[in-house]
Amino acid sequence: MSSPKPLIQALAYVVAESTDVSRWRQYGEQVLGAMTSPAPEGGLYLKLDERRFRLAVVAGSEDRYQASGWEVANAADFAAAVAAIEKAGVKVEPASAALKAARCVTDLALFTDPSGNRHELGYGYAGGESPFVSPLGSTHFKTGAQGMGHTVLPSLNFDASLKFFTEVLGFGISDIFNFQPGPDAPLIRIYFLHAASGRHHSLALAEMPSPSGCVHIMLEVTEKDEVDRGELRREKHGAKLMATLGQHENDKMTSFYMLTPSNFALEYGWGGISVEPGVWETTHTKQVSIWGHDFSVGFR
Ligand SMILES: Cc1ccc(O)c(O)c1CC[C@@H]1C(=O)CC[C@]2(C)C(=O)CC[C@@H]12
Ligand SMILES: [Fe+2]
Repeated sequence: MSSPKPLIQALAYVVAESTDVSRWRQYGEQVLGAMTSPAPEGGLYLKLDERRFRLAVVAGSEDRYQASGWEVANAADFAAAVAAIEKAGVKVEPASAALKAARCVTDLALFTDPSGNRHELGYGYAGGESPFVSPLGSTHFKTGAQGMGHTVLPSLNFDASLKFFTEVLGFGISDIFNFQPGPDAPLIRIYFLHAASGRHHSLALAEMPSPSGCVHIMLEVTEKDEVDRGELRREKHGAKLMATLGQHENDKMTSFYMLTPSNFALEYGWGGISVEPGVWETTHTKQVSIWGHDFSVGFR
């Protein structure tokens, strides 16, 4: 049985670890069209909207994905979520004052999901608001209540991860995709999950390994032309293409995929649909895309 309502509002932010933060500054500004600013301890914030940041880069010894930052609506939901996670037998660690300040939240708790992915759960954004003006001029990101975008996490302990996110945290299942990579290859389950704010998926669980810690994240822009322009900027900048332009079957998103400086992929998209939690009936898509999205360019 699923919880009646998702406890989580949205994916507020993600955290990437980088051995060379200046690469993220260049990539963030010149390819993504994000604003950047220094973050505590030599890190970097990538700003996509009025918030201080939606992507936090931390300086470290590896180029990888570090954590997914989830947002609940208020103190009561925060307490309920922490209690539910602990009741499920997953350890919850309170964040230090320094980490809360770095993430610009009132309260923050840390946990690891059944497949080993790190998560941060917070409420009460406290980082102030200032206008977003893209260094490229034209780019605007679709964020707001629906959060930063989506993240797809390697979930090899698939059944336990699915149970955790749906039954403990109340994510709804928007779409189920049993991906067949080749004629004789075993099926890879990819489940697309929505939070309370109704982005088609804020989280997808993929039954595949991912050495960088994340299969991909997705950022959504408000104009279709911006996807094409993003692809031109990617090429000019020399960021590696992971999948060509295409349109997904399940959420109707038009996008392309490229590699980030932290070795995970980023889907740059437009036009994804929303779902109504509690009303939407789970779909079962049979294909990755309606057109395009040649993943063989990156995953060969
Ligand atoms: C199938 C799909 C629907 C909506 C999305 O936002 C989306 O990212 C996907 C693709 C998921 C998936 C992936 O990210 C890693 C590489 C995968 C497994 C492929 O090779 C095809 C589908 C891809
Ligand atoms: Fe995606």
